[in-house]
Amino acid sequence: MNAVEVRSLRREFTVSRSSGEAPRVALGGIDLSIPEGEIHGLLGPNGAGKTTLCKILSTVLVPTSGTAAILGRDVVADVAAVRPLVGCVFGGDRGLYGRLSARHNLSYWAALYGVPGRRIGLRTSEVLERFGLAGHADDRVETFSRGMKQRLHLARGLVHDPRVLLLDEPTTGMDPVAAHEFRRLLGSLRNDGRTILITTHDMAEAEAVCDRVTLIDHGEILHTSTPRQLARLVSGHDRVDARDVPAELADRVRTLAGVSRVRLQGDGSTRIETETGSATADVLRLLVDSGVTTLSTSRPSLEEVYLRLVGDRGMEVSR
Ligand SMILES: Nc1ncnc2c1ncn2[C@@H]1O[C@H](COP(=O)(O)OP(=O)(O)OP(=O)(O)O)[C@@H](O)[C@H]1O
Repeated sequence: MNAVEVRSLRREFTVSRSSGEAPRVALGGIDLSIPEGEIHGLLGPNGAGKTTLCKILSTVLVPTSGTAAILGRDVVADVAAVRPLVGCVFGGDRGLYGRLSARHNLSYWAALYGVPGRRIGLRTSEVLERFGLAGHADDRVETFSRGMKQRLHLARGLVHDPRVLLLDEPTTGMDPVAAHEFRRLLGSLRNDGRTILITTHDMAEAEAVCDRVTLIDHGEILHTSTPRQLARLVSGHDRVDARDVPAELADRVRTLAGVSRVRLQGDGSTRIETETGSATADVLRLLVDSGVTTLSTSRPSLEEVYLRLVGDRGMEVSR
C-alpha cells in the first residue's frame, strides 16, 4: 500500500464571484504515488500548487474533484482516520505560541491531535529529547533562536507519532548549520519507517535528502523520478569540462557519435555533453590523445534541471 495515493486531484479557487473571473486552478488533476518509507521532494516555483496539495493531504482543504488517500484512507471520506496518520510542519513562525513554553506548545498540539491525556506528558518529553530541546522545555518559545523554533516545529509535527510527515518549506530561513542538522534529522525519521513529503525551493536540499522528486508547475506534474534520473533529462548522460581545447579539436569532438552538445563557457573552458557512457569514454580518449590535460566529468545538478524545465520563473509568483 502506498503512503500517499493521489488520483486526478483538482483544486480550484473562486477568486471573485462578482467579477465573473474564471476560477484559479491550483491543481489541475494530478496523479502521484509515494511508497511507504520514501522521502519525496515536491519542487516548483511560487504558486505551483505545493501548499494546496499539502493542505489537501492533511485534510485542511477539500479537493474540487479527484481523490487522495493516506495509507489507504481517503482524506475526504475518512478524515478521522487520516488525521492521526499525518503530521504537518509549515516553515516560518506559523503555529507556535511564543508566550507558552515548548512543553506547553507540544502538549496543546498533542491534545488537539487526539493523543490520550495520560500519554501526553510522556510523548511530549520524548519529542523534546529527540529534537535536542529537553534543556529548554520550560522556556518561553519567544526566547528561542530560529533554529530551535524550527526544531520545535518538527517536534510538533511528530508529537502524535504520525506515519506520514508533510514538510512545507521547512528550512526557510535556516542557517547552513541548522539546515545540515535538519537533514540529519530527516534521515533518522526515515529510519523509523516514516514517509516524508517535503516541499522546497532548495535544490541542493532536495538532491541531498530525497529518494525521488516531483517537479510541479502551474498545478501540473512535469516529472517524477530520482534526482539522478532527472539530471539525465537535461543531459543525456555525463558531461565533460575541459580547459585549453583548441577550436579545431572542439569541432572534431562535435563529430563523435553520442555527443549532443559542445560549447564554450564563460570561464573559457569547453563543456561537452554526451548521451552514453561510451561516448564519454570516446571524448575523454580523444581529448587526452590530443594533449588536453585539465579534464573533469560531472552530472548536472538538480538546480540546473529545474531551471531548464521551469525556466527562469523559479521565484516568480504566478497569478
Ligand atoms: N485561498 C486561495 N484563494 C485563491 N487562490 C488561491 C488560494 N490558495 C492558493 N491559491 C492559488 O493557487 C495557486 C497555487 O497556490 P499554492 O499556495 O498551492 O502554491 P505553492 O506552490 O505552495 O507556492 P509557494 O511556493 O509560493 O508557497 C496560486 O495561483 C495561488 O494564488
